[in-house]
Amino acid sequence: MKKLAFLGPHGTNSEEAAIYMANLCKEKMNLVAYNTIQDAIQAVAQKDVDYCLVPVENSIEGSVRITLDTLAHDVDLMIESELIWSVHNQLLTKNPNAKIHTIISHIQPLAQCREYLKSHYPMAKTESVSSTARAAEKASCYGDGYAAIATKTAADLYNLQIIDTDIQDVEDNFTRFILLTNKDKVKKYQDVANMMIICQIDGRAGSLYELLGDFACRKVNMTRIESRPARTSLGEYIFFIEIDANVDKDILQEALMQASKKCFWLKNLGKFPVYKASNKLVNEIN
Ligand SMILES: O=C(O)C(=O)C[C@]1(C(=O)O)C=C[C@@H](O)C=C1
Repeated sequence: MKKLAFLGPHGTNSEEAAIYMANLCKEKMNLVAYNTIQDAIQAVAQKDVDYCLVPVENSIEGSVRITLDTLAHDVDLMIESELIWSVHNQLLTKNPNAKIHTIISHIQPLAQCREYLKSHYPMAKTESVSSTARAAEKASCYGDGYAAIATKTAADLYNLQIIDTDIQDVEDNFTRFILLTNKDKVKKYQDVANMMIICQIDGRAGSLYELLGDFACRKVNMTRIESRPARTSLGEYIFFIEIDANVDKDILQEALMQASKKCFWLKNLGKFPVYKASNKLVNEIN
């Protein structure tokens, strides 16, 4: 049976999304929990597992930097598909009658609920841990006065009560998850919606403009660009570029070839379909 890694322990958003993804793949998969996102990605690179499903971007808080940095610097993996997952943050505690003084969660949900926490628990301390389920586990173990922002599943698993639901600052809260695998295993799809590349260019005036021009002049739509430190020197950056891959494949290939000539290096993470958790291809929905 194939193995799919996710950020654990049991009860994370990642696990719920991984269960959904395993069903989408119509394959029986063994889901394996890892302590960090980095460990889950490395498990694929080291071929301990076949896939991992990791968060890459949230609609409120933006990039999951550890995913981007690991993809750029530490591994050479491909994206097989993407899943857009609706995230519902619940406030959980062991004893609803005790005054809450500490709220524990993963940094992403703590940020997704910043305004709520400021207005409802202005005096409470926040503590960030490796995942929402880990936060629930801790809140359960510490008891009175501790709360966790986590999933409904985590409330059941760690014996906590839900004292408030959907506490994120914006009701619609989506996280994009990507399914990563090794180059020799990646499936090729006909219907692709997205493509991701990572590259480094020189710091000359106009070099980014010229690179983007290779896509613009062919009417290839760039949907996202993000820079992160190149880790070579202060002020040197790498770029994560996402492209609407639903275009003529020869035009896309030509744009990529021309763009790659302008880069020190360019990593192509592939073209892939994007699913919404309603189980439909995004290009079919729109
Ligand atoms: O802690 C979890 O439950 C996770 O699955 C991680 C994670 C993240 O890293 O963004 C995943 C989705 C949500 O945005 C919140 C947290």
